[in-house]
Amino acid sequence: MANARERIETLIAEHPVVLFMKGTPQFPQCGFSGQVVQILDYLGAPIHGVNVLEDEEIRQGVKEFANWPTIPQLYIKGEFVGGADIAREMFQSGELASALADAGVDLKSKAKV
Ligand SMILES: N[C@@H](CCC(=O)N[C@@H](CS)C(=O)NCC(=O)O)C(=O)O
Ligand code: FES
Repeated sequence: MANARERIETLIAEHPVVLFMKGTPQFPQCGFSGQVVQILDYLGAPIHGVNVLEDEEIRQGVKEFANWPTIPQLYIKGEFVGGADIAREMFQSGELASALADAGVDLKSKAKV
């Protein structure tokens, strides 16, 4: 998994918000992935989606990398946040908005009104 690890490290270093997901932000192909996209869209966060359905090496690699068995997987500024349940809980408590703001993620004005 050395190659997968390097690719994952590069992705999470280069993009402030990375969502390893099934499908794309425009066309999620699983409800769990779709939920996280909806939350991030609502908050106005830019999403770099990585479609694991098109990349088996990444699909398995991210599970090993974060020691987390499922997709979706959300990273903010290179830090693993969690999957759909955690994203939803953090959204509801306001922690996700804070985490994005603290990380300096450029949120669209929609999220601030
Ligand atoms: N409770 C999980 C739901 C995600 C989940 O169960 N994902 C499954 C079905 S999409 C998964 O990734 N299975 C392994 C795989 O498809 O590689 C979360 O909070 O993210
Ligand atoms: S693809 Fe079936 S639950 Fe995600």
